[in-house]
Amino acid sequence: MLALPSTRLLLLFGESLPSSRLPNVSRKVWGQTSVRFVSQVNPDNGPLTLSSLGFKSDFEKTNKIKADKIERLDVPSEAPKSKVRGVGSNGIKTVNAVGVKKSLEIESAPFSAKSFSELGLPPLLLERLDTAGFTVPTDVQSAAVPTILKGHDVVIQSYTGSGKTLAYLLPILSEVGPLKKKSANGESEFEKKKEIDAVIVAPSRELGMQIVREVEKLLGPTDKKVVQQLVGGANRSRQEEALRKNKPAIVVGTPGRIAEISAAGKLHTHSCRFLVLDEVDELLSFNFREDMHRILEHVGRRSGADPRGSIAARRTIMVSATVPFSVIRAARSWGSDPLLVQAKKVMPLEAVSPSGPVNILKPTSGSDSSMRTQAALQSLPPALKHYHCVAKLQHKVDTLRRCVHALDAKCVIAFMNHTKQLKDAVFKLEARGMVAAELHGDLGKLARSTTLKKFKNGEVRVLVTNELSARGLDVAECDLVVNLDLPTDSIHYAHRAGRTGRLGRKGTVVTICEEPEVFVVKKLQKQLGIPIPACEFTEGKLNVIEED
Ligand SMILES: Nc1ncnc2c1ncn2[C@@H]1O[C@H](COP(=O)(O)OP(=O)(O)OP(=O)(O)O)[C@@H](O)[C@H]1O
Repeated sequence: MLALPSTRLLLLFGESLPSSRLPNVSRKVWGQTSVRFVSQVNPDNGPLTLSSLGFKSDFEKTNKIKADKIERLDVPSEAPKSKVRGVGSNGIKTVNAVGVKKSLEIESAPFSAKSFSELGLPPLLLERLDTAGFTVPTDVQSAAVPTILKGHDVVIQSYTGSGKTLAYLLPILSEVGPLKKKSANGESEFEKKKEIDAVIVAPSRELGMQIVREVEKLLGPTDKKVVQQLVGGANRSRQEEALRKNKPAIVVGTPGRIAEISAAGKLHTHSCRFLVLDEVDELLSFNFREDMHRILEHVGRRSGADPRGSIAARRTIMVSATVPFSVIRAARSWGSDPLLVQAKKVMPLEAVSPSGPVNILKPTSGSDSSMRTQAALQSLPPALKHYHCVAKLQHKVDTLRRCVHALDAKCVIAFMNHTKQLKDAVFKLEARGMVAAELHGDLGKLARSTTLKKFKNGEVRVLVTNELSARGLDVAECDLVVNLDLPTDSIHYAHRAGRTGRLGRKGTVVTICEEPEVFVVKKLQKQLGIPIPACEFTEGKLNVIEED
């Protein structure tokens, strides 16, 4: 019986989750498309407001401040609201882009028609949400919170930037720590104990730290020690000392560090009630195999107890914008009556089959890669605009610079695949007067967090990075994502693209590629089911090239 989870794990890893690659780039030249017409695009795609969602309920007023904040982020005040040919007041010509929606449609905004108070959260947590500025739940939060509170194991799938973190944090904080529900006798009986109540696992330090900050925001300054970070790269003995001294109820960390401290006997998780795997498809990839094995075996397990019973006692919450069928299969075997939670849909995982009626997971041809593609389609914020631009290798960085100027982008993430080229790109951008910084795994923890802080503050305009930043990184102001190198597949495209356009904000994704790589973009376009028209950056404008 003890070997059961391992067997399950191996089954899952056998499916080689995220590594399907697009075909290698051939030397075939994409010469069929003629440049017939060049149109110019305003990077405005309309504001997100609660009234734009058609909400007229009581809580609309209380949410106005928040909505206004989002609206201000969305639309430069001088930007014209309608798209007509001609020059806007900001000097940008404004015509409809090829295949781009005219305005933000209702379904592209993630806010739910419910208020947080309808979700069954305890009063203190509701107060803290309000103080932290969270007034309306998103769709996925409205679906996930009551479902988890009812005790179900869940897989949460919803597009990037739709608020999945709070979707699992709120039910945890309802039952764990100082904000939790009062017991039957009216007492809030939070007391420090030796065991951990919730373990949250994330694939990168940055994402782990981000989750910690989100928890701390709700806990407030006096209770922030209820959560402890256990990320790699930081001083391990200090983390162990903090665990001993503070006796946190929640730990958030990377698989390696959690497994290491657990193996050293310094992390007591046997009676843990929640295990969250954030970016689950990444966590269950080969890279994390051994550490995840340990975590899945030890978290929520009580020594001497029937292993099946202890697995049922732990609620397992798996989260990602991209959920391939292999994750569904794993979740079924680990959970008890697990459910799939999406923004507007909750269904038993048992009902999900590769050829069943669930659109995101239903393969068109039965192959695993087509399943991944369907998942990628639902992982993209609907309001994002996508373009590609052809440039010679040696001109890519200059094209990036012109792209940033043409879109007047303030906060840009540029993705590359190799560290050396990434450093060169930063050097070239800086030499041309654009404030840029590098972020990749070769940097130490301090350098990484300093760079990220500067980027979030607006001190750095272009962050040149690699896959490290593709998952989960939340920088609300990011208005442009550029692929200076192609992503390996549509799943990776979706996670990179999802760094912009968060929570219904506007965002643009530009893939700069060489001519022989255009067919890969065409393939991505087809797999993701989105238009990625060609564009150029001339005279300080983004010009869309219409295809015949
Ligand atoms: N109800 C809400 N009201 C306002 N802001 C919210 C709400 N829920 C979440 N947010 C904010 O929205 C941003 C995106 O949320 P989050 O990072 O949880 O998205 P995600 O779906 O996990 O994205 P990804 O798939 O990229 O990890 C965060 O800055 C978060 O604080």
